[in-house]
Amino acid sequence: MSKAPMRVAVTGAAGQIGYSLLFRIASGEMLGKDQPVILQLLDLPQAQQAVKGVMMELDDCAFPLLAGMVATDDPNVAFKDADVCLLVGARPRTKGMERADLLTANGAIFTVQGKAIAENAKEDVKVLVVGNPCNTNAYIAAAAAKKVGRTNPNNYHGMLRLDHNRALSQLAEKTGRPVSSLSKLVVWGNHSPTMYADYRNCVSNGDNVKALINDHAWNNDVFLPTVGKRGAAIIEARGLSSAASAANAAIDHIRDWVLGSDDWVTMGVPSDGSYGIPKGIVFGFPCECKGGSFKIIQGLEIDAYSQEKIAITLKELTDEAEAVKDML
Ligand SMILES: NC(=O)C1=CN([C@@H]2O[C@H](COP(=O)(O)OP(=O)(O)OC[C@H]3O[C@@H](n4cnc5c(N)ncnc54)[C@H](O)[C@@H]3O)[C@@H](O)[C@H]2O)C=CC1
Ligand SMILES: O=C([O-])CC(=O)C(=O)O
Repeated sequence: MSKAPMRVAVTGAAGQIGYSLLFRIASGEMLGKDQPVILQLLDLPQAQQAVKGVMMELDDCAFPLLAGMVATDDPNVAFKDADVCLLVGARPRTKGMERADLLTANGAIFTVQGKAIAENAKEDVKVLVVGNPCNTNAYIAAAAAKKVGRTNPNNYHGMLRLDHNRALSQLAEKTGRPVSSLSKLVVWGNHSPTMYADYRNCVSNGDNVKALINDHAWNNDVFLPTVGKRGAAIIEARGLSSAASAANAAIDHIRDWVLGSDDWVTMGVPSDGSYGIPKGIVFGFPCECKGGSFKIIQGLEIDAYSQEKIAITLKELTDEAEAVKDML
């Protein structure tokens, strides 16, 4: 007998990330090749016509796993009984803007949507915020959800997986090892240039990657800036912010959370106080996923250099939390 469909709400469905994301969800790449899905698509009233066009294309793919679609501009409808919510809809950054500039412009969206999710979605809903600044938007949504009290605020995540994947690619290129051989990478902190991609524990076929590279100057002056500023480099090159790679990262994050992962994965999750990060701050941590839940990996040694890097990205996040405190 086939499985009951899972309901996946996607906001910003008419946008460029939406266009890369929806077809892959409908083809089973996110929740499994035996898992039917119902797509619940939210966008602004002026984008409804474009959402209809995307739905026509989804129809034209005749995906066997696509069990239904809903288009709406009402968050209460979009999040009704949702198992998974992908909060993509927000204003993207354009040339010359830092992600922090989006804080107030986009923050307001997430108080409304966090509340609507908590009131309408399944109690064990899994929420991933992609719209920037995604850590603090997830923090705002989790705070709004906490007030309602039905859903688990720890299930409101920010997307650090794109940074994780970017770092993996850079390490594969530097070491000449395939991406598939690399494991135990983590990106700590904020999805911003302050993030700290940490390969001290990373291994490739039994070899420690830090020892293989053995180049502190490359780490500090090339690797970290390349990964941290990759979003801006894509905007510079494409004239638009990253979309297909962002959609791919969202699929990776949810797939691993729902179906489990053999390797460490970086997830932006509300801190439980681990590694001295204040409770509630949505921070990139090394996580493992099993049976539909995630756990922060404990006990990693933090050396002085890492401590300094983590403090910088934490400061940015606590400043963002301070800047939005009136929205909570
Ligand atoms: N966390 C990450 O790694 C990444 C995050 N992003 C962020 O993702 C977001 C979306 O990017 P794109 O798809 O390129 O933007 P886009 O401008 O192509 O699409 C955004 C869509 O969101 C819709 N929207 C705006 N406000 C909304 C609301 N209140 N409710 C529902 N829909 C709403 C717009 O009508 C539009 O259709 C941006 O904030 C961008 O900065 C982009 C890349 C990576
Ligand atoms: O840089 C941006 O504005 C889009 C983004 O988050 C990324 O590509 O990492």
